[in-house]
Amino acid sequence: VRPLVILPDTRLRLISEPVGAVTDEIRKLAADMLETMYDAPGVGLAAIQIGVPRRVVTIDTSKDENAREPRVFLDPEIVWSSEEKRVYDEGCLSIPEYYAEVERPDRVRVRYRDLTGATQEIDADGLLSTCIQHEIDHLNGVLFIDHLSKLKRDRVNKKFAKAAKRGEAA
Ligand SMILES: O=C(O)C[C@@H](Cc1ccccc1)[C@H](O)SCc1ccccc1
Ligand SMILES: [Zn+2]
Repeated sequence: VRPLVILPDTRLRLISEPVGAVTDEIRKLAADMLETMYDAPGVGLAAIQIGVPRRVVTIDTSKDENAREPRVFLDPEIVWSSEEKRVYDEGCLSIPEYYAEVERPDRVRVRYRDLTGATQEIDADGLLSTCIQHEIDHLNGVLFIDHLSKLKRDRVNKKFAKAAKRGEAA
């Protein structure tokens, strides 16, 4: 399990680098991310959240502990998103214990490569759609609080900056 990068750490604002070839290093990174994600627990994780600025995302929206469905997305990109929007009460493992409603396209089509190097394309809706959009934001240095009003975002940034100065959990 790797330590999580927490706001106001500026690494969260980096643009992560494309993965390119699938190497043992990338497979090890994906394994570390899944282990960290399950331990958190979370339904999604972007590599930057464990301090690695590479375009790798792991997701598992299965509810059942015993029927895990780990997914690994390398260099994911949204190739289509629906006009219809959906509001979801989002959280973020890098912004602990803060939740807010975020509106995003209801459905998206995502192109990515899997760990075998094969290019895949999936249509996502529901929690998977919200989560993959949240994770791809992370790869571009965007946090869910960037979709909120400036007033709300300033409050969150102040809260976490203060907690970081006091050197304690938010
Ligand atoms: O920080 C992350 O990227 C993990 C996120 C993924 C996520 C965000 C918003 C909506 C869905 C997923 C979460 O902290 S994982 C915790 C969680 C679990 C179930 C539903 C929402 C959030
Ligand atoms: Zn997040």
